Amino acid sequence: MPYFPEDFIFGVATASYQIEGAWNEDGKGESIWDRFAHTPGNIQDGTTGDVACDHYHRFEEDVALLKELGVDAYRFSISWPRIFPEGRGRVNEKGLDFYRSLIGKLQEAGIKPVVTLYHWDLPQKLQDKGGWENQETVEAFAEYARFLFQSFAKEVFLWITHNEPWVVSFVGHYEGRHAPGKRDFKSALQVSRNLLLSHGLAVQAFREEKTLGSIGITLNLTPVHPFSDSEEDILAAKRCDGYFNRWFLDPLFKGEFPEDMLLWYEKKGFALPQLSEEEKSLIAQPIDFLGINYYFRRVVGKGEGAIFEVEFFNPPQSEYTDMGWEIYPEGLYEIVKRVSEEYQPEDIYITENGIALPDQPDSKGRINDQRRIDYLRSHLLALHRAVDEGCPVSGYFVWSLMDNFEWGFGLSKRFGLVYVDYTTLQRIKKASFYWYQKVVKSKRVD
Ligand SMILES: CO[C@H](O)c1c[n+]2c([nH]1)[C@H](O)[C@@H](O)[C@H](O)[C@H]2CO
Repeated sequence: MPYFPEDFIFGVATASYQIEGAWNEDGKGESIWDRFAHTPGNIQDGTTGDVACDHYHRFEEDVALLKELGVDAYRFSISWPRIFPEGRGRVNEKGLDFYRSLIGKLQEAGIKPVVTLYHWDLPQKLQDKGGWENQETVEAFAEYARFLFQSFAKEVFLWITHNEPWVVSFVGHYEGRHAPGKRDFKSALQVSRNLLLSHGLAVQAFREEKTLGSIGITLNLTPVHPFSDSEEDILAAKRCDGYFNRWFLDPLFKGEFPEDMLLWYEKKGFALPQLSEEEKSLIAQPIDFLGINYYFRRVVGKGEGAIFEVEFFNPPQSEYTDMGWEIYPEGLYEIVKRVSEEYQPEDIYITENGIALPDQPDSKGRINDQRRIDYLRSHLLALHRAVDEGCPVSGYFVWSLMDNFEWGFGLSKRFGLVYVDYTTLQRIKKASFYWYQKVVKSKRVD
């Protein structure tokens, strides 16, 4: 039976807009996700995060669930507009009090707080001035980060500057499926550059404030496999690896955007202004860990059209989740090995891994989500292999503690170890909750 190290951190993860609700309560400012979800047609099931899991009012009950689960750490995000309703300037004390109370309850329960500074809910007031395309947002983020480092200087175990800058840049500004819903590749490139600069300024502030804990960033990383061993499919896979993975890994760990991608974008008419030497060292300054969110791999071949000239394939022999994502546990081993060898991060945390299933209570009100147990087990065994081979992985967080608002899919996709009945807001522990409880307690995957 594979045992994880005694000091290995097992946790669960959530995000503010997806669980808190209270979208306009106690002085909170509007976020771009409030605006996006309130705009008809953007959310598949027509729901919003206005109430979500009502965690803002039920956080004590939810911390009790975390304590029962026995996790070592809990990853959550802070809602920027709950702290700075206009993005900068005036502080909303009631918003700050909420997080003070949450962190206090976690400490009482012996659970390490892991804070994501930005999990996509930008203050709408900043978006009204250009959002992440605008240098002002970069500066406002650094002020927001520094304020939080000062406010929680000793209580936080891990600080994550950004959750998935790739999604913020390309899903929010090119694909348009996420807030702010732009479809402009040039904007997406500019946003990716500004997110990296804002990350660098936040790390600088963290060091200057001498904040306790560790600081890093979370990237969504996916192994990319060519559909065939033809030269054009291999090149397509390399382009996709650049687009999905190396576009952020290279600047963060090598101080440069990947040359092949810069050339490809320039050929397609999207020249990105060069980073200055000062900007390169700001972005690539040392961080204490890399967070990796892993869910699936991608299989690609040469395709027509679109900027990348690729076609995606779903191997017919594989199993797929409720999101239509392939279940491919080996991909977690592959990406951890590759990142460890090619980028040598100080430390790695798997900050998200999980599966959406059409969970429903049975006649006795129980939820036997055996497929989620199988998914988590297979991915933990793959991760254990990488740890066993010496990769510097110190923790793993299941996405998610509870079912929540799944962005463009609304409330229709369930990732939780705990089921949420959205009519009563009752929490129901699934079979996977009890399975993971044993893993956390024993540090063993069986
Ligand atoms: C494409 O998978 C991404 O890595 C990814 C998956 N997920 C995420 N990123 C986000 O960080 C979460 O907010 C989502 O709720 C979660 C489940 O969809």
